Amino acid sequence: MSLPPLVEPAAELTIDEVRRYSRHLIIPEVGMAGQKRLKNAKVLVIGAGGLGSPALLYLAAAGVGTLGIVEFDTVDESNLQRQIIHGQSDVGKSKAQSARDSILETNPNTNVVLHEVRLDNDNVFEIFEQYDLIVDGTDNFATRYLVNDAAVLLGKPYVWGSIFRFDGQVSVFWAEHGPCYRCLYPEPPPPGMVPSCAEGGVLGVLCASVGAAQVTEAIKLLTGIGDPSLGRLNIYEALDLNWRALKVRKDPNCAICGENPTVTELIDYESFCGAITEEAADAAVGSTISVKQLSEWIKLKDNGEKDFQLIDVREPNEYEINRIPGSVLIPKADFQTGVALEKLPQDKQLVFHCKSGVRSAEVLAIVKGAGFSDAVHVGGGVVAWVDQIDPSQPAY
Ligand SMILES: Nc1ncnc2c1ncn2[C@@H]1O[C@H](COP(=O)(O)OP(=O)(O)OP(=O)(O)O)[C@@H](O)[C@H]1O
Repeated sequence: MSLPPLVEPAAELTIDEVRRYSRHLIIPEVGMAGQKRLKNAKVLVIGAGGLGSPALLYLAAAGVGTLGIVEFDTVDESNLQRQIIHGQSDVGKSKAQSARDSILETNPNTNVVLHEVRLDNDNVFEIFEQYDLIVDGTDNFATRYLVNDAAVLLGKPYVWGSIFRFDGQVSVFWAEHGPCYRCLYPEPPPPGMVPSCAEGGVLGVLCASVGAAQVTEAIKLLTGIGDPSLGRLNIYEALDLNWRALKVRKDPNCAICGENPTVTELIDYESFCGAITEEAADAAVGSTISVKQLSEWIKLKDNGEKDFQLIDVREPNEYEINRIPGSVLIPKADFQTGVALEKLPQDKQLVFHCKSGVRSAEVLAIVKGAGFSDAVHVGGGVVAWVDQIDPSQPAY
């Protein structure tokens, strides 16, 4: 379904702009009118990370007049493998500011507006209202549902994208004309079921494919060219170099855009998406030690004054990157299938850890249920260990 352009054309292009955008201007479907619409457009990109990097650069290069960036984080060395808007000298700096510098280098005509905050219930409406279109480049379910609900409640369209390892997804959600994110995914996956890119990894270049597809959808919506991916979930598989599209229907029972909505205002997205399962949270109460305590325990063990078995429940490829001395690797899945339970020593206290403490809390719930009542897990996991105890090891 084609839709009218989202924005009216700007009054004129300068001579410099005509030169700069000449390869757009000679495409009949874009022409002067399309380029002037891009100049008049106000687009908000949420997150200057993997997807936000190519999205912001291409939106700026395409001549989108006003680009907003919502981002609260700073550039980490591990971002540089895919977040091409930032460079080595930006490590430690504000991602929003670093992104602005690259955008202005790409296209100094861009009016860049920084929102150096975490997008949340208190600021989302005020920020969204300033823009014609939103591009979601975030990496967590709580923000995705927040973006969707705020967009539905304000009647705004947005372009959504997601990436994991070798696969990506892109769609356009606009409840007035098609389904919303909740029609496709009514509920977030159970906590711990879908690993984040930080846990599962992502092929850096995948961000370019998916981020560029998001920009393509944005340009189509802004200028009215082509059919935007409303009601279409585009799935990209990098290993087959293949895009395929699935139809997404508007759900009449959708909680927010259905016939009888039950969600009529913003909700608590963190608890809706539950960072940790209830059982895991319960298991961790009174059974969590800090990395400092673990470090003391390891010294006592070395002196023969304490005995315990440290078990790393991450994946083998994570164990190759860094590890806590004395740990043995038994991935979480082996506890879920039950095969790990037979391997556990019965005569020692068990101490579990993972990357940040979520998976180990889930394992704790399983082993406590199996009778290992004095088992504990390490809060903050190997991330906290590298940060506080052994900075010589690489973080990831
Ligand atoms: N609610 C939010 N408000 C503003 N920015 C957000 C919000 N949620 C996520 N982001 C930003 O979106 C970006 C997502 O990028 P990406 O998926 O590459 O993850 P990352 O956090 O940079 O990397 P990693 O999780 O692998 O360490 C991040 O820069 C993150 O700070």
